[in-house]
Amino acid sequence: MTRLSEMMEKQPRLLSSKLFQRHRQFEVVLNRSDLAWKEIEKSRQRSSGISRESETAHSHAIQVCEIVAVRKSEEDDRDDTKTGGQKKAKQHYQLYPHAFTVSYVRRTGQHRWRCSDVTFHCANQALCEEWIQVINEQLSLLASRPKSLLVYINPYGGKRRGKRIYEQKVAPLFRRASISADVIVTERANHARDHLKTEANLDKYDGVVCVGGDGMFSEILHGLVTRTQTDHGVDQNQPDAELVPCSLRIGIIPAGSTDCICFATVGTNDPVTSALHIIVGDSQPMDVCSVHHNDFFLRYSVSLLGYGFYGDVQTDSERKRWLGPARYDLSGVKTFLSHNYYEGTVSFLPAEDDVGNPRDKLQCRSGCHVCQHKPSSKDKPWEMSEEKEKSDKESSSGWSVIRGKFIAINAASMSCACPRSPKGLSPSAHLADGTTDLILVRKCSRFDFLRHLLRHTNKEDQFDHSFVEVHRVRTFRFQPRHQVSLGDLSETPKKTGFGPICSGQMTCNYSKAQSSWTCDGEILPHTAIQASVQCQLIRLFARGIEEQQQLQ
Ligand SMILES: CCCCCCCCCCCCC/C=C/[C@@H](O)[C@H](COP(=O)(O)O)NC(=O)CCCCC
Ligand SMILES: Nc1ncnc2c1ncn2[C@@H]1O[C@H](COP(=O)(O)OP(=O)(O)O)[C@@H](O)[C@H]1O
Ligand SMILES: [Ca+2]
Repeated sequence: MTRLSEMMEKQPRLLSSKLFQRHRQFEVVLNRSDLAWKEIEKSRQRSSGISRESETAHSHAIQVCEIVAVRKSEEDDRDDTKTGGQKKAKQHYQLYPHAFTVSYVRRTGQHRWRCSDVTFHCANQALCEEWIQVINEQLSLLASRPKSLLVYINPYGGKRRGKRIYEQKVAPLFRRASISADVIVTERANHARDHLKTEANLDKYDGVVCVGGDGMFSEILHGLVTRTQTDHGVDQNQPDAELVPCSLRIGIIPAGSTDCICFATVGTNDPVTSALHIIVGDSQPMDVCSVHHNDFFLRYSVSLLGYGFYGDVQTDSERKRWLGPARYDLSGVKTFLSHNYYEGTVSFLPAEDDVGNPRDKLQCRSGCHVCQHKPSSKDKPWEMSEEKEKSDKESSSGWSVIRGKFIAINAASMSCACPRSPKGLSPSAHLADGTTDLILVRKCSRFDFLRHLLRHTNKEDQFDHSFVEVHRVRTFRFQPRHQVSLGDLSETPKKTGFGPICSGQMTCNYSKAQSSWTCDGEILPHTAIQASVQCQLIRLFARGIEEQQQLQ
């Protein structure tokens, strides 16, 4: 085939026809980017006695990249069957019996997407078939769309509705879009992670989908990242190893308790919306924070790495799993009343000014310009050798060191927005800038901490307190003041100086020597950690939160 004919082959064919929706006639045009239809109204100009066609304001357009599928219309797609078969419509369908239906993405507000249908009729079967063929040709040129997916469902996540959500809301959409899916319903914790790590034949798929919460996403993340590093001979135990980005994208169908990763990348926790983002082949790069204890790899985090308050909430809530998502409310109140603080040293390497700062009010949105620039390994001055880092860190190397008593230490690699906290723990954090926002909440009164927590749920600035500081960093370390063995963790109470609120054996009025780190909802086995952000290590089937959209 010559180059010219090859190019001609790839050029999408364009179409323009007069087609009908019920008894209304439309000029329907398919160009390279849009499918548009505009009503043509027959208006009789009485003065001249001639009939002429004029265009009215009834016009619509959808982007080709947001078309889900096109099909020959079935009886069900016809308006006369839906409306009880009005006589006029029936007659009309006898005149124009051939029809095709286009399914497309419609925005319904609050970042939700729905799949809508529009059906066009014509008298000519060949024309109808040509429309279907040409639209399908255009869809087949959209190379980022997945054709084959590997789906893992956690049947016990959230309110235990994962399987039903997938079968009733997601699978029909995948079928409509001609996406094939191999589905695995997990039988134990870490089933999905282990399957991805060693068994799954990943060459067969264009992406991996998890149906569940942040914990389930974390399994997929660990399975895919570990598999990729193993395949490329990269040792994850080396804290400064340059990790290889994963080639497969990950889709999240929210069916968990918090679903923060879905909410912060899509703007809503809605299975249909997420399925449509997968179908249209969206791609959102994401930072991944790798966490080590000495030279031992612990876990990866994409959302919240939290010590103190959120670590304690997570530890306590695990014992109440049977309560479902409500476990977090109960454990949140209990942990708040305990009012523990923890001593330790935080050292961090601040990010450069060009990635903004956590208080700049520049929220990460779809097409975010801060996240467009992915630093290459040449311009990464923060990546020093381990030895040099250690020797330099308290001198003039740029490392900052803070010792103190903290109620919470939170590293948010993205905003961590979720329904409980609609703007998140760090509202201006970015999904793919290679940094994490390190939030230090120092020992303060219960009342002050409550004021800070309440600001996670409203529009006020949660960093505008004397006891809170926030830094945008690329890497940080934490060393607890008291190194205790895991068996001692609930011992050694220490006076905090605040009055008792509860009685009995609870830890109120005292602080334990150490808390635990929660890492995207999983508890880490060590408290002394170092964490480094790996810029854009993975990609999701998402596009970031869209700016307020025009509704259709
Ligand atoms: C007095 C009112 C206080 C209200 C504070 C509410 C603040 C909530 C912020 C939540 C940030 C969540 C960050 C994401 C964490 C998830 O990874 C984790 C696990 O999710 P999942 O696997 O889906 O269960 N969820 C949590 O840690 C929940 C924290 C809730 C704390 C109340
Ligand atoms: N079949 C299973 N049985 C028990 N636990 C599972 C199973 N599949 C996954 N898990 C684990 O369940 C935990 C919670 O899952 P997740 O989907 O995040 O729900 P939630 O948001 O309610 O915490 C995760 O740690 C995951 O590893
Ligand atoms: Ca980030």
